[in-house]
Amino acid sequence: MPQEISPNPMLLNTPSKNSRGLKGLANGATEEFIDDRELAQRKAEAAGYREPVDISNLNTNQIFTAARRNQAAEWLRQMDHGAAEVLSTEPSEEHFCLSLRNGLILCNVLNKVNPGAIPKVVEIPIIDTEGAAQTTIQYFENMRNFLVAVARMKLLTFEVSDLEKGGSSGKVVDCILCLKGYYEWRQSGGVGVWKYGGTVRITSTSFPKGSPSSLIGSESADESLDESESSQFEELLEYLHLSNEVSLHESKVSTALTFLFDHLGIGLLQTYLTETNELDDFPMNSMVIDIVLRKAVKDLSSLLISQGNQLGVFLKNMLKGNCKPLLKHEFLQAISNYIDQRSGLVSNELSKFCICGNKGKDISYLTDKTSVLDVQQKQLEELKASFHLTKLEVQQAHLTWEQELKKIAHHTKDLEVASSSYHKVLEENRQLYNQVQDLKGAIRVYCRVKPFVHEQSDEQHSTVDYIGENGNIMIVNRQKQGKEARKMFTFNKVFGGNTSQEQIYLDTQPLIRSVLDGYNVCIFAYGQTGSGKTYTMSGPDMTTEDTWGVNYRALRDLFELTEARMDVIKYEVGVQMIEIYNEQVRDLLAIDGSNRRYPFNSFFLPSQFSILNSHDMIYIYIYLNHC
Ligand SMILES: Nc1ncnc2c1ncn2[C@@H]1O[C@H](COP(=O)(O)OP(=O)(O)OP(=O)(O)O)[C@@H](O)[C@H]1O
Repeated sequence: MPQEISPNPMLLNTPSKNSRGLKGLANGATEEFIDDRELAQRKAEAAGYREPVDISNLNTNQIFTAARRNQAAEWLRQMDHGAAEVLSTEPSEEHFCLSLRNGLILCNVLNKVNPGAIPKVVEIPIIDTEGAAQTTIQYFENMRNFLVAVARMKLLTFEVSDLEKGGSSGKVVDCILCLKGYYEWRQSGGVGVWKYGGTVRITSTSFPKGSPSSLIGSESADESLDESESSQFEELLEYLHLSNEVSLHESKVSTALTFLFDHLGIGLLQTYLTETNELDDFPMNSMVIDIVLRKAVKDLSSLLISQGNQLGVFLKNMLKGNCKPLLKHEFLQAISNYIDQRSGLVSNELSKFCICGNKGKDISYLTDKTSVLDVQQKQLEELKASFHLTKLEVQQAHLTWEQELKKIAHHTKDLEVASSSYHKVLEENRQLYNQVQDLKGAIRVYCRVKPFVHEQSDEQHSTVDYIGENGNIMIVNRQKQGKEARKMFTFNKVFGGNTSQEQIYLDTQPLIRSVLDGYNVCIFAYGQTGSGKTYTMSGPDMTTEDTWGVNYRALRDLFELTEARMDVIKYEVGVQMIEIYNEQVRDLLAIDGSNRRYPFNSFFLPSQFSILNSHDMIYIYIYLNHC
C-alpha cells in the first residue's frame, strides 16, 4: 500500500492556503525557508504519518490523490457546518472515510445541492438496547438514500464498502467532486459545459449509464500507478490546470449569458406588454408572465444551443485539426483569441465567426472582420496621436500668439506715447511757424513792377530807376529836376518786371498753411486800372498751370494740405466773390439777380459755394467770365 502525503500546495491550493499551510507546519512562530523535499516531509507528517516520509518513496499519484481528497473535504466543510466540525482541511484517508461513513454530511450536502433529494435524514442516532447495531443500520439508511439520490441524478457514485478500510476512497472523492461540479454549474445558471474536479481522462466505464454527455469523468484516483506512468500524470496535472483556465472562461461566459437571459426575458416581457393593446384591461397574472417568459426562454435556448454547438466545433477542431496535441500556451492562446473575438462581436455576427485550424505552433483565428477592426483600431490610435500632436501645436501657437499680442500691445503703447509726443511737437511746430509768419509782419505790402508790353517796350519811358534788395524802389520823374526828380519808396519786397508768377507766389505760400492752422489771412491786390492786379492774382491763362496767379496756386496748396491732413482733421472749403466798383459792392456769385448788390439779403452775407478742389474754383471763374 503506497503511503500518502499531503498534496503539493503549489499545484492545487491557493497562495493563501500555501501560506497558512507553511505557517502551520513550521516549528515555532517564526517563518523559515524550507525546500520542496522538507515541505513534502512536513506535509506527510501533518497528514498522519508519525515517521518522517522519505520523499523518494512517494509517487505523483499519491500526491494527486491527497490533493483531490483535500479539495473534496474543503468543499464539504464549506457546504455543511457539521462537516466543518468533523472534517479537517487536510484529512488522512482514514479520517476522511470515518467522517463520512454515517452519511449525515453527505445527505445534508446533497440536500443543499438538490433540495429535497433526500426527504429524511437521520440526524441523531437512536441508542437503544441493541446499541451500535441499531445506529449502524440508521447510518446505512443515510448512505443508501444518498447513493440512490446521486444515482438518480446520474452523477458519479460509489459503493458503501468504499468507505470501509481497504475500500476505494478515491471513488468517494470522485463522487463528491462530481457533486461539487454539478453544484457550481447550477449556481452559475446551469449553462454551458460542466465538469467535476477538472480531471479529463475519459473512461466511460466509470460513469453510470445515461450520464450527461457533457460530464467528463475520471478514472479512479486510487488506482496505483507505477513510476513509468509519472509522465502521464504530469500531463494530467498540466491538463488539469489548463481545464481550470477553461472553466474560468466558461464561468465568465455563463455570467454573461445569465445577464443576457435576464435582459432578453425582461425586454421581451416589456415589449410584449407595451405592444399588446388587448391586454390593457386584462388583469396581469402569473399565467401571462409565464407565457411571455416561456417564449423568451425558448428564444434564448435556441441561441444557447447554437453557441454550444459552435463552442463544441471550436474545441473539436482545435484538438483534432492538429497533427500533434497542442501545447498549453497554444491552447490558451486559441481560447483567449476566441473569447476576445466573440465578446467583441455582436450576437448576430457570431455565426460568421471562422474557426481555422492550422499546423504547428502558428495558430491564427483572425477573421477578415478582425483584420478590419485591427486596422481601424490602429487608425484610431494614429488619429489619437495626431490629435494629441495637433493639440500641442495649437497650444504652442496659442502661446506664441499671446506673446505676440503682448508685444503688439506694448508697441501700441509706445506708439501712443510717440503719437502724443508727435502731436505735441506738431502743435509746437505750428505755433512756431505762425510766430515766424507774425514776425515777418502781420501786414505785408509787396510791389510788383509791370513790365513794358508790346508797343511800350521803350525803356526810356520807365520810371523805375532802381530796385533794392531790401524792398526799396526809386522812382524817377523826368519832368522834374533835382531832388524832386527822384523819390524812394519802401515795401516788404519789390518784384521787378521780369519776376515770374511762381516767384511772386513764394512769399505768399507760407500763409496758406496758417489758414489751415486757424489763422485769418487776407491777400489782395491794389493798383490803378491796367496795372496788373488780375494778371498777378489770377494769371493770363488759367488753363496753363505755369501762368497761374496767386489765387489758383493758393487754392491748389490749400487742397493739398487738406488731403494730407484728412486722417486728422476734416476741412470744408467755401468760396465767396464780391466786386467793389464805383462805390458799389456786388455779389459776383449771386444766382438771383435781385440780391446781387449790397445789402445782398437779410443776413448781409454774399453767396457761398463749397468747393472740393482747385478745379471747382476754375469752373466758377470760367462761369463768371461768361456771365
Ligand atoms: N506782369 C505783367 N507781365 C505782362 N503783362 C502784364 C503784366 N501785368 C499786366 N499785364 C498786362 O497788362 C494788361 C492789364 O493788366 P490787368 O488787366 O491785370 O490790369 P488790372 O489792374 O486788372 O486792370 P483793371 O483794374 O482795369 O481790371 C493785361 O493785358 C495784362 O496782360
